[in-house]
Formats: sequence, structure tokens, C-alpha cells
Amino acid sequence: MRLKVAVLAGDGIGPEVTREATNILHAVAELGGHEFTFVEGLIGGVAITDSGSPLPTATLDAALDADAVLLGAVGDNKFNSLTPDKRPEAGLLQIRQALGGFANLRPSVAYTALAGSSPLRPEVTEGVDILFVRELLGGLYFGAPRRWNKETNEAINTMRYTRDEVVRVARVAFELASKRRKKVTSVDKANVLEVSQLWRATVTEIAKDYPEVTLEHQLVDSMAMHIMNIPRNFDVVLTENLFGDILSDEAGVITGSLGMLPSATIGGAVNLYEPVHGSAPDIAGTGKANPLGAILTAAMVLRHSANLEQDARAVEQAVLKVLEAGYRTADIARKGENVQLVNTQEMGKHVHQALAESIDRRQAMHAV
Ligand SMILES: NC(=O)C1=CN([C@@H]2O[C@H](COP(=O)(O)OP(=O)(O)OC[C@H]3O[C@@H](n4cnc5c(N)ncnc54)[C@H](O)[C@@H]3O)[C@@H](O)[C@H]2O)C=CC1
Ligand SMILES: CC(C)CC(=O)C(=O)O
Ligand SMILES: [Mg+2]
Repeated sequence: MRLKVAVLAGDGIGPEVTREATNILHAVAELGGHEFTFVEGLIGGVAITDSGSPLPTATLDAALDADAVLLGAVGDNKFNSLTPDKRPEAGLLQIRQALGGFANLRPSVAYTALAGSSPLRPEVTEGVDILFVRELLGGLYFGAPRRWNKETNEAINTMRYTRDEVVRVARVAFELASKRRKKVTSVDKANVLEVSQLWRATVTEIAKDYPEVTLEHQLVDSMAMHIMNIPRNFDVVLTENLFGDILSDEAGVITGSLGMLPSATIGGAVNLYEPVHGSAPDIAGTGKANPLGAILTAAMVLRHSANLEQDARAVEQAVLKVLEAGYRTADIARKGENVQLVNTQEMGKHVHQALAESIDRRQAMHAV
């Protein structure tokens, strides 16, 4: 299997967690006899510092030429005074648009070993396995007009969706739900927003093609509460760009940390893979960053871009094993628990070791 991965590590903890994720991909390639190649590119604050642009042409070309793009995170407080179109985050929005992936898959799984790491009671988080399908190319982040008029003290952003944009992401959600627990919860604000009424009507129409899947609608405000109270009720959660951004970070509480959450964006010319978290400037350079979200993102690369489902599962199992063995970065270590505190690199090494053992075992079984 050949795979060319563009690695855009970005800012803050981006390079720290991406290093561990690419190490895991290297290990899978070596252990499985695959040919993975890696091309690096600048994006975000580091790219602005280097060339003045948050998404240089060379980076975009490398991304478009790759089979998969693995991105760390962007964002640096030193650019906070810039307008949104010049900030590091603009580079991220631009690359998302250029790659064209519209369905951002964000799984949120409660690992038994981390039951003590969530502030939610174990009986609430037990068995939770939610897949957020977040629309990634529409809504407020991309709608025009957008501006801040400093003379009139008026600012505007536009939430806009077309029926076709809703249809294509809804289909992804229903297809995935039909292979899971057959339930889609569509989240909107249809009691207030016309855009949400279009969203709701369109999702209801698409649901007719999937009679085996149950569809329910929830308003985003009460959904924010339900996710904390009854997360087990949800299977696939389909929503628009901003609501999905917020709700999926909230779901980090279920797993114990935002640092545990991976994502994959599909549907475009090249799939884009990023952990859900940002550049975490508060812990950058301290070795405290949890690399497991990025490593689980690498598993999604194997699943969605390399068709290596068995290896994707092996990476996920290796993460589970390491958690069960009691290794914890600071964000998932709970006081009083008998666990071993490790830094970013050590966590990556433990996953690597667990992965090598399981792939060795698999190969030994095939050899018998
Ligand atoms: N995909 C991306 O590149 C994203 C970039 N950002 C950018 O990141 C910067 C910081 O934003 P915040 O709101 O602070 O969000 P953030 O996700 O960077 O951090 C939120 C909190 O979670 C913690 N955290 C995040 N990832 C962690 C990890 N892997 N291990 C341990 N703890 C972790 C941080 O230390 C912080 O306390 C901003 O510039 C923002 O625009 C934010 C979200 C996504
Ligand atoms: C930094 C933003 C552009 C987006 C964001 O927070 C996200 O996609 O999770
Ligand atoms: Mg976010």
C-alpha cells in the first residue's frame, strides 16, 4: 500500500502531537510493509511568520498533491490583533475550502479506562459512542457578507446554506448511521433561524431514503444540555458548521479531555485529518499535550485514506491498552487515581510499543 501524506503541523502543540501521530504512521508502514511518504508544509502562524501568508501556495500545492493531509493545529496569540482573514485560523479555513471535504467526522467515545477522568458520573458516560457529522464548508464561517465596519460600529457575519449543501452532508450522516446504531439526531435552531428551517426540511426529506434509520430533531441549546445528561441516547449527530464546532468540543468532557478527540473530513478532493483541539498556547512547549487525539486521527487516516481497517483498529486498540495500563498525560490524570503521569513523547512511545506488539502477534498468527 502506497500513501503520500502532507503533514501540516502548524502552531503551538500542533507540532508536538503531530510528531507522535506521524511516528505511529511510520510504524504501521514499517510493520506492515507499506510505503508511506511524508511531505511537510507550513500553515497558520508559522507560515505567516515565514512568508506573510497563513496558507502559502507551496503548502496548498503539497496538500492537493497528497493522498491525505494530516494537520496539527493553528493559532497563535501574537496574531490576535489581525482581522480574521489575516489570522492563522484563516489558513485553516482556506485549506478546508480548497480540499473540498464537507463532512467532518468527529467521534466521541467514552473509554472505560478513562471513566474517572470525566467530571460526568461513570453511569452517564458508560458505553457512549457518538459520531458527530459536522458540515464544514458552509454556515457562518464562510457566508458573505462578512465585515466589521469600525465607522458605524456594525459587524456582520452570514449564516447561509443551500439545499444541496445540506443534502450531501445529510447523506453521509445517514449512510454512516445505517452501519451503526441506526439513529440520526439532527441539530438546528429551527425555532428562530430560517437557515435551520431549510436544514430541518431537507434532512427530513433525505431521511425517507433511509427507512431503517430513525431521525430525531433537537434544538441546539437543549442539545448542549442533553449531551451532558444523556449522551448514551445519541448515535450520529448531524449538524451545521458552528453548532458542530461547539458541540463536539463539549463532547470532549465525555471522553475526559479535548485532547482525546480525532477527526476526519471526507467528501472532497483530498481527505483532511485533524485532532479536534486547537493549538493550546497555555501548554505549548511544556510536554503536557495529549497526543492521543492526534494518534486516533492517524487511525482515521488508515481507515479512510489507506483502506487499512485492520491497522486502524490496531492503533485504536493500542491506545486502549496504554490507557488500561494506567498511562496518563496531565489532562486525563485524575488526582487520587493510581496512574502513571507521562509527557507527550512518552505517551507516543507507549502507544508505539503496544502497536508493535499487536502487529507482531497478528503476523505470527498468519505465519502459523
Ligand atoms: N483546528 C485548529 O487548528 C483549531 C485552532 N484553534 C485555535 O487554537 C488557539 C487556542 O484556542 P483554545 O480556545 O484555547 O482551544 P484549544 O483547543 O487550543 O485549548 C482548549 C483547552 O484544552 C486544552 N487542550 C487542548 N488540546 C489539548 C491536548 N491535546 N492535550 C491537553 N490539553 C489540551 C488546552 O490546554 C486548553 O486549556 C486559538 O488560536 C484558536 O483559534 C482552536 C480550535 C481548533
Ligand atoms: C479554528 C477554527 C477555524 C475552527 C475550529 O475551532 C474547529 O474546526 O474546531
Ligand atoms: Mg473547534
